Amino acid sequence: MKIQDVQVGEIRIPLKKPFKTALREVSVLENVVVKITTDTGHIGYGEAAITPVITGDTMGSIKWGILEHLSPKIVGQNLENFEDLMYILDTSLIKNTSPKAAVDMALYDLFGQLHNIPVYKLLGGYRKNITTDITISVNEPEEMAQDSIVAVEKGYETLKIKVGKDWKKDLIRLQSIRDAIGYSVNIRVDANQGWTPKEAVMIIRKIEDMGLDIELIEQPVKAHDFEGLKFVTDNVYLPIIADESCFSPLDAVNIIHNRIADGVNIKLMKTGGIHNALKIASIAEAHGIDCMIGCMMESKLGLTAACHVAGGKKIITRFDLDSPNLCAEDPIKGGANYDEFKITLNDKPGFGFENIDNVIYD
Ligand SMILES: C[C@H](N)C(=O)N[C@H](CCC(=O)O)C(=O)O
Ligand SMILES: [Mg+2]
Repeated sequence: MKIQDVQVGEIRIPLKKPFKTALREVSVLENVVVKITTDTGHIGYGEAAITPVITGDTMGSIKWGILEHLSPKIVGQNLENFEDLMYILDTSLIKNTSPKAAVDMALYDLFGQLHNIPVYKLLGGYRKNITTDITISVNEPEEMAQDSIVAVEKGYETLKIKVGKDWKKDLIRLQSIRDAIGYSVNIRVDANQGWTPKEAVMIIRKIEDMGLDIELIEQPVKAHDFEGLKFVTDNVYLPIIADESCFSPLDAVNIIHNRIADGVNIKLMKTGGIHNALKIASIAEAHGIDCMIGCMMESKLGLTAACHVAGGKKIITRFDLDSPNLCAEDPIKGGANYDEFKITLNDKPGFGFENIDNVIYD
């Protein structure tokens, strides 16, 4: 099975409501889709999310990276030499994790088809049912409390609450949500780099003292501030999870080994795809700590790949794989089945996509 052609296109999906974090606000998902065709007529699909405030990757840089730097190196290569392909991908372009992730996904999709096996089984086949949380955007406390009630009514057992805009209001936000939904639902908090290290320690200690029963705090401080992140981790009881601070397997070694955070959130858009995501899972496993897997604002295309990683690995125990549920439409036929918080992987070869509508290829 030889790679014959690499195409890129754009996917555009309106969101149910604007997605708001301490870093950005977006109301339409606009991402890049990659379609790789082989000489045997097989097709592999991947997606790159446009999240410049986190990855630095833009629509233009993603397309250029794929078409000008990755495609020329992989066209003509044989899927049988999968390990070689992964090395080519890793070494053809530094950084640019989103375009690499899209190509890596499409290659895994094809590798599964080559061996007639779903990708999650290739990766270990630990589970085919996954329960995701849902994200509550940062808004006024009353609106967040209302959004939380709606999510709980839909059956979500874990909410991921976005904060990091104004620390005094963040405490009111969390208290309002707890008052609205009670204590039977799990709450995790994501500050998306919104606090200084000292602020973070003060706020998290208040959260602890208020008895808000929070599971963990994701990325309290700036992505580059490893010392600040460690300061927070060392000075609070709640688990601190590195998200924007952890892109590569080497980041994971540094963060986990030096206890800069208590855990890491793996995202394919940060690792450059499945190949490096698996290394991070193994690093965590070697240190005896569980991992979280998350996503950017991706359609069900990219999320199917993340779900297969989640399905393959026992060490991944926390799932923030909710972006398809934040979209107003699902143009992806086949792939993982999303029924709100319940995600089920299908057992078709690769990722099991049938048809990707709404993509205009360049
Ligand atoms: C969508 C997911 N639940 C999420 O919250 N991801 C964010 C970043 C996504 C973005 O800005 O596109 C995160 O975990 O920080
Ligand atoms: Mg996060």
